[in-house]
Amino acid sequence: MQERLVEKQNVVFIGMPGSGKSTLGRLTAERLGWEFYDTDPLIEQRTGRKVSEIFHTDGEEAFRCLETETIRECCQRRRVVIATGGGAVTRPENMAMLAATGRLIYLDRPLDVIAACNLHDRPLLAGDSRRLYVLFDQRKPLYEQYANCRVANVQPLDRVVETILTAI
Ligand SMILES: Nc1ncnc2c1ncn2[C@@H]1O[C@H](COP(=O)(O)OP(=O)(O)OP(=O)(O)O)[C@@H](O)[C@H]1O
Ligand SMILES: O=C(O)C1=C[C@@H](O)[C@@H](O)[C@H](O)C1
Ligand SMILES: [Mg+2]
Repeated sequence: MQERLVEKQNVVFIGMPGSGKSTLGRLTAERLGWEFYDTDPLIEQRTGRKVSEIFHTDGEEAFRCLETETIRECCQRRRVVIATGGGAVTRPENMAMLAATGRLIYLDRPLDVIAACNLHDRPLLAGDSRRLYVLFDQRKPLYEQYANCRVANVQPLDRVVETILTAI
């Protein structure tokens, strides 16, 4: 773990909405004693608006631009854990910045489990779990392409954190 983190410095979580990036990102940061940056809440703090409102009022492209700027700021840091939004992988420039300074962990959680959660505050899903499966088909190759390692989020959180700490 030490050698790989010395090379890359940050830990970055990618994965589908609801895959556990925020929850496991925070827990991993606590275990490492590092700061935690979560791009969706950071965008909300910066704009004073909800992500869903930005999508509905300004459109997805405007949100993606805010997301890229937020990722750029996070990537100025070192020895931090970063949770990205589920769609961050759709912009290659995001992934180039994150990969330059971070070890990328793809959190893979079964879609049926994610679909059983509340999806209403996720604008691209709009409460329709079928869209989750369509998005996953589009994004799975991207998550796999960019990840340094894949962690299956299929156990209790404390167990998954241990797996993550071993993987980094
Ligand atoms: N292994 C797990 N066991 C139990 N609950 C889990 C597990 N992983 C995630 N969860 C729960 O699933 C929900 C979604 O997780 P979380 O918000 O961390 O996902 P996310 O990837 O950050 O989603 P988004 O991309 O929408 O921000 C949370 O309520 C979280 O506590
Ligand atoms: O999957 C997506 O494209 C998104 C996921 C969320 O984390 C937010 O970043 C936003 O709702 C877009
Ligand atoms: Mg999150």
